[in-house]
Amino acid sequence: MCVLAGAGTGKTRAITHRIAYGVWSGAYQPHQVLAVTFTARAAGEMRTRLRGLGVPGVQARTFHAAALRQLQYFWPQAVGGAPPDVVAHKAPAVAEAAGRLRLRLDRPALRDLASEIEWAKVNLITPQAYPAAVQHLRDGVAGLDLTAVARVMSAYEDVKGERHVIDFEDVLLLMVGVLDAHPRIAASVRDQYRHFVVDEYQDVNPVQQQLLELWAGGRDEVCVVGDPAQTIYSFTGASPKHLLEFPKRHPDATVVRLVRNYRSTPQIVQVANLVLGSAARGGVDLQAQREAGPAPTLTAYPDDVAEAAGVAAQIRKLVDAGTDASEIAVLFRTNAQSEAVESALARQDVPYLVRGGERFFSRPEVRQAIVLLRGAARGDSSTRPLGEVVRDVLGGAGWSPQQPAAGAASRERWESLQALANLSDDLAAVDPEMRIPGLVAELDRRAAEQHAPTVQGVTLASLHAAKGLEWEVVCIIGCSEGLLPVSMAEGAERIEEERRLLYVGLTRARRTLLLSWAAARGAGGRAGRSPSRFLRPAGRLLGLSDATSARTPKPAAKRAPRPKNCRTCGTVLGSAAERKIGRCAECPPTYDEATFERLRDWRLATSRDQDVPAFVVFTDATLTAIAESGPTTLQGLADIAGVGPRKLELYGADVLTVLAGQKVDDGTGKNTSDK
Ligand SMILES: Nc1ncnc2c1ncn2[C@@H]1O[C@H](COP(=O)(O)OP(=O)(O)OP(=O)(O)O)[C@@H](O)[C@H]1O
Repeated sequence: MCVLAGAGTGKTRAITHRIAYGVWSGAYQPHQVLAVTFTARAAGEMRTRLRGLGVPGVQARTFHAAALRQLQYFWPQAVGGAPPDVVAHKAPAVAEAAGRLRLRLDRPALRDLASEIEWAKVNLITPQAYPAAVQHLRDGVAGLDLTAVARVMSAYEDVKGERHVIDFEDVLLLMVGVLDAHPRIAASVRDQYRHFVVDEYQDVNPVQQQLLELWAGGRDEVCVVGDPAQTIYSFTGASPKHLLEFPKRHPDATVVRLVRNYRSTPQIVQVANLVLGSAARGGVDLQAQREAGPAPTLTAYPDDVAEAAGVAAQIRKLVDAGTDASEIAVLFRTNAQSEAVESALARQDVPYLVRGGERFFSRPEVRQAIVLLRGAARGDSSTRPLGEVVRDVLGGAGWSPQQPAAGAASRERWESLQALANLSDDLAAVDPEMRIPGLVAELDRRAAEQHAPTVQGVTLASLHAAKGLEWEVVCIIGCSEGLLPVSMAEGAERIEEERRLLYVGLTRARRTLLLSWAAARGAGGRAGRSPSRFLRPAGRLLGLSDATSARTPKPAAKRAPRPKNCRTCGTVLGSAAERKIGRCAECPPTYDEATFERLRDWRLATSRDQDVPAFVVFTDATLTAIAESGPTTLQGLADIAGVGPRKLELYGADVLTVLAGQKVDDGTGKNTSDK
């Protein structure tokens, strides 16, 4: 059976109910069913659901886990001796292999080589066949030509052999080999498992497909479920062709289409269908089942920072109006886009977590770059533009004017460094006097504001990392040419994969879908971008007036910081933190130390009480502003930046009590004076 299930149609529910029905009706013995998924999370979810349906005993595993169990069990019989250990990471063996070939490679290059080795192995390409097999796809990897890559691959296999270890792909390859070469073992496996179910089958790669065929051994008790429109991992070797060609390979197979979308409002489903052009691309035309909701919006902003600020402000409003922050996601194409959003959310005091990646300032390359910039700050006497000096320094961390052409890890690293370079341009545009020490101070401030990890908050995720998840509110930023599709995507196939990525993003939203794009990267920059071509089919619904223009972005002036002066010395304030407090960093604080300390103690107690990081209660900048302006009424408190309606309601009375020098009600109902 082949189930073509669209986004949000309840695939897991359909699969688990099918298995449960098979067991109840007596068609299956639970222990003879093998349900295969692609992630351990999905396998766990399936086991839980099956238990919930009263069907324990069904094996729900990833391809890898299922193959590993079998390999360990049959190894003594097939090979003899103890099975080798599986290494969790390839990089150390790749580094050793590169070392033997006298190649000096940095960490991202090693990671890119490890990914390439993975790709070649799941595609059943040997080191010997590699250069010829990929020459039409790329020129090289991690700065090495294809022959050198093949030599590293070969040396890597030698290193593993000498250490008597295997990697993840070997587990599948070896099991394929064992089943192929040992008919008795194959018969024993086939006797154990009679029914196979594969979830997310559009992501199957050639070696997994081979394994599945060997497990099934020509029997037709195979049920595959997937959505070709959600193939977003072709670069790892996944291919929807196995799903799309399943009916051809199995002419007797029943093909079922799940088209009822239970997740999203009709408005969201309509946009998703139009963007995908579903039928033409092998996907299904989704039919919305939920009640109507708000129309999806597409907002144009003058530049990236304004976009991040606008989205964060919208989120602040939603949270203040009662939406749980964990029900909101901001999705983007590349991880480098997260810094602006992280910064904007921190400024709005909205907690967030970065899914499937590290917070911007925790990334190794960003940390290394800041160390280099800090070093450069000491001898910064240059009169050259800040952006130039910064780019020179970033060169030491691996930045180059040209983005690396191949290798996801090298590209991600480059993009993070480029984001730092862009940030220095933006800051220099706001404050032409800014030099490296000022930049480092600003980066430190942002890092401090953004550092506290949180478990409950708005999810920031790349479109890849959002797969399989859903939220009440989804914001997709960067819906412009150059970002979606990303500029590196060349050729019709890559462009179609970018379209599917956007489709995956759109279909994550249950009720509210907020799309946005920015006309320029930096403030005051040339407004050269146009809205994503993928949105054109839904242009009428999204208010795109014609093929290329959305609502004209407001001039960048709106975003430019309002010039505010230090209340003590009168100089123009540069950073957001300074503007929030109304005082420049050089002037001493005007608050009473004891009051500030009391506020900090109260914030600590409150954050512990509520089990949230202190900055979620109030950031340092807001707390300083409160201490300095010393409001005596709720209205006065509300006038301070960073004190929104929700915070006013939650903490307003407490803060005024602390400011009045009294102890906050400790539950006894009495306020006791501190004085
Ligand atoms: N039969 C149903 N009736 C009502 N709601 C359902 C039904 N099936 C699924 N849902 C709900 O619809 C949403 C989507 O389901 P699920 O996440 O299983 O879809 P999916 O097919 O795996 O989606 P995707 O491939 O887009 O990740 C979930 O919130 C789920 O609870």
